[in-house]
Amino acid sequence: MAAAVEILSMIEREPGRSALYLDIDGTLLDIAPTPEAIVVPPELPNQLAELAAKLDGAVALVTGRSIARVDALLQPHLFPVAGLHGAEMRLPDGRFIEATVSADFLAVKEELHARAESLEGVVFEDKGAAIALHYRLAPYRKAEVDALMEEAAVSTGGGWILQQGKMVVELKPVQSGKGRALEEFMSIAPFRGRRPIAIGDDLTDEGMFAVATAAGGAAIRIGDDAAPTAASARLGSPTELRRLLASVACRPPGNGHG
Ligand SMILES: O=P(O)(O)OC[C@H]1O[C@H](O[C@H]2O[C@H](CO)[C@@H](O)[C@H](O)[C@H]2O)[C@H](O)[C@@H](O)[C@@H]1O
Repeated sequence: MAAAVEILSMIEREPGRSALYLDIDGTLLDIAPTPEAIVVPPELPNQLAELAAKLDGAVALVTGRSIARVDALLQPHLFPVAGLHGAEMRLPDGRFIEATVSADFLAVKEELHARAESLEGVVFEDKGAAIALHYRLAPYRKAEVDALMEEAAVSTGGGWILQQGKMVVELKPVQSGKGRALEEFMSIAPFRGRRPIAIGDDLTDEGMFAVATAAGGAAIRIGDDAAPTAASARLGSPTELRRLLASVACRPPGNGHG
């Protein structure tokens, strides 16, 4: 398995041949008790913008969050984003691929919200065309959350599917997928023809790891868990990743770490 530092130093050496696909929660940002409690280090948005400038714009966020939420977190910058696990996208030229919502899904959402309210400690997150039910504050609720979400997925009639994550179960549009989102970005400028490097921390990121490595790129899984992965390297924490990305952002091209 390659070292994450080696992979990131490839970007330093050849920024014009690299493209970077970054997950947010657990990757760029440390995990927090609830979705709203995350802390964005104040220097991070500008560092990402510097990195994007160095790669001629070939930096995308690929996340379970909505695009609107990503924009609020990384303001004032508007990066290319695949949101809701790839169900919605903002392409580099500003065009949107939107996720549609059916009346049936809205009814499922309303019922799920009401039922989740009776589960103390469970956090309901409404993301528009996707829903997350978090049990981080009440881990003993996992089985109840699983059962509720399985029932909700069936009620959508197949238009939405389950996504397991870190102390969370989500309902996401069936046509979503971070791997597909990567393929979409990789087909257009400035991402086209560049070596894809995908960085994430969770099950939902495995799809983009597989696509990036199959395309001759690399993938880094963040965190010290022992979960099987398609990533080519591991790195301990978001803090370590932010430090490495900051160093890539500020070094002139052609300089390695040595
Ligand atoms: O694809 P990502 O950018 O990693 O987003 C995945 C989900 O992340 C968020 O939930 C996770 O992070 C929360 C804040 O640290 C944490 O409280 C929760 O337990 C984690 O599951 C987010 O709330 C979801 O909408 C994203 O899909």
